[in-house]
Amino acid sequence: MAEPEVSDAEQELFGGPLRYDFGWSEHERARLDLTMMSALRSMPRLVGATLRMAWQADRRALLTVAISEIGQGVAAAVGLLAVNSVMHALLGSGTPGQRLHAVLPGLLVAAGAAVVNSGLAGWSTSRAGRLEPLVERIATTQYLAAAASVELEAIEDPEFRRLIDVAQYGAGSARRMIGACVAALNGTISLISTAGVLTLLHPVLLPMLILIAAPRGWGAMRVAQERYVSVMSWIEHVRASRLIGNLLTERTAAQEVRIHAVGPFLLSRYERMAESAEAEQERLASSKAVTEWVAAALSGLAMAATYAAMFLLIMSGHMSLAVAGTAVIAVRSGSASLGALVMNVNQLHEESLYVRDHSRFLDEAARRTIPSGGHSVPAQVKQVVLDQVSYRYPDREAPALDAVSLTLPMGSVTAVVGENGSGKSTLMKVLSGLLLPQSGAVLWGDADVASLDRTEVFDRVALLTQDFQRWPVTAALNIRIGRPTQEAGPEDLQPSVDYAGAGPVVAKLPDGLHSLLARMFRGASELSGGEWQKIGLARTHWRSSTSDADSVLIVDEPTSALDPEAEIAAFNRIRRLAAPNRAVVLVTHRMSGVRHADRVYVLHQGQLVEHGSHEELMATQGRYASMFDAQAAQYAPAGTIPRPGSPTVADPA
Ligand SMILES: Nc1ncnc2c1ncn2[C@@H]1O[C@H](COP(=O)(O)OP(=O)(O)OP(=O)(O)O)[C@@H](O)[C@H]1O
Repeated sequence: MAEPEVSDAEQELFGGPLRYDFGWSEHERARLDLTMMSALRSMPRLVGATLRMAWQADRRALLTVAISEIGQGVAAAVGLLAVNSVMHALLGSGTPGQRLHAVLPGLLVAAGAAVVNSGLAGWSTSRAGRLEPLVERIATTQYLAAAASVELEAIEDPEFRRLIDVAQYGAGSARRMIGACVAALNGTISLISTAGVLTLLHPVLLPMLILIAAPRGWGAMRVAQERYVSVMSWIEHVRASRLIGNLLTERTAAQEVRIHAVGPFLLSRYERMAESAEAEQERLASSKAVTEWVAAALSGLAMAATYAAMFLLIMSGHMSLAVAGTAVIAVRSGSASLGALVMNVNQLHEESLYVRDHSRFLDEAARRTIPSGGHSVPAQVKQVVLDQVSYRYPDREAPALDAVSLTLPMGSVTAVVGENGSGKSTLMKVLSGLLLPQSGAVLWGDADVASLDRTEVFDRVALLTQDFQRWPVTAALNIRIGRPTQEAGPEDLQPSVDYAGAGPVVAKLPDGLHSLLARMFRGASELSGGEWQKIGLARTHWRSSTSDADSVLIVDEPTSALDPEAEIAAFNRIRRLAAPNRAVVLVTHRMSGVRHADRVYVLHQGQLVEHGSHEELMATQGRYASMFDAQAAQYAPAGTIPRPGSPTVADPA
């Protein structure tokens, strides 16, 4: 299989072909396997898996489909036999009147069989139509439930992310497999019945039928295979074009697209990439035409040979004219059934690649699901302790946390500071139970998190991060979603709104707390970054205020988008959240917010290098003091701030 040529536009933009690190490429190994034999070999297993899902969805509908498909096969056979009796009567002896009279019963049976056949086909279609969405729903629900319940470590593992990505196509494929299964079953049954009737008429007719249908089957298989291979090898190219298209329409890129004239530049590259994709489509269409022409020619030859054989049989007295007439009809319908069957098996095979990914994902997700059960978290714990905790990300050499110990007493504010990449966010994930330490322990009172019911641990943690989720729902639900199981009206949420200083934000909204906060929907409102942070703070307050048990509140860079006044107010509010039953942990680069913490821990390359109160740490003149002084210097009176040195690289401007 030839790799698609890299267009000059791709070379210029991406330095070569853009290969997504996504699950589609998982099929690269499978595509060469898309042959007639492998399709047939995997049939029983695939059909079995899909039917099991359909059985789980609605067994009555499934039985109905099976019965009506078998019924159609029987009706088709009866119809053919009736046609045979009509032929015999027409071509038999007697006056024209007698022969017409003799034709009648056969005609009536053939008409009856046709009516029954179409009735059963309609019945089958309606029941299969019910099964399809049910199967898709089951597969989608399985997929979503599995994805939402795995450990965070799995979500952050690139291999698993690839699997999540590719498995999403499984549900749609499972749906389409129902239709393909029904069509394949229909094709098989009508083929069996036609083959049975043909064998009854004359034994030589069955091999002839196979000879007629085989080239068409080969043609269908070859066209499908070529199309599939083309789609798979061009998928990266298509995605690259789509990426450029998205960049041109995205809101975030809109300013540079206009001011830097990126628009016309990208558009011309888009057109050049589209041209090379069109050439591939043209090649595919020509190849399809040739394949179909060869298949039709071979099939025509086989058909001619069949008619010649029938002619010889009639002439030698081994076949009556009536049987020959029926055989012509049977051969035509049989070859159509066989051709369709090959296409359906082929489609089943294509879809099965995705269904297989779906089931591989479910197996892997089950292995990595957060375990349920465990001991209850004690209501009063006095403190949460990290004892010699180490954690290393699976794809990293160096540990993100290296033997870190710290104590978070209830009622206190603890700050964690450190340069970028020092391990602060990882520490918060371990503290909240999202990641389990590879060595050391997180203790709630005396109980190790590893032995506790993780759902209960999560219930005791509240999180306010810089990139907290901005849910595309109403303002009220954006606050209530801090504890979504708790029903609450606007008046219940008001204390949280007031606490966060979000009153003016809500007042500005067209419909108050009932306003929808999602720009992509008509009539919805959008908030600024700072306004969103106030909503986030209200959510945190709501979560904290709905539980009396000892808990931990993790606040990670909460004021990055706030103006100076709002920032001071926010730090004061966060301090107030440290209640007798709550330990607040603050992660921030804003040293002004840190100085009032009861205790400050300094992380450096995954290790705790200093800890103490602000005053103690300033006195030791270590890493903390230099970070604090560097920031304080920014606010020193003019003239005392060191001027930046002259640029080391000559600026041509
Ligand atoms: N999901 C991940 N997979 C692999 N490595 C990670 C992952 N998240 C973080 N790291 C690495 O772990 C180290 C600690 O990262 P972490 O995000 O905890 O630092 P941080 O102190 O929060 O940084 P910042 O101040 O920039 O937010 C870094 O070297 C980072 O590259």
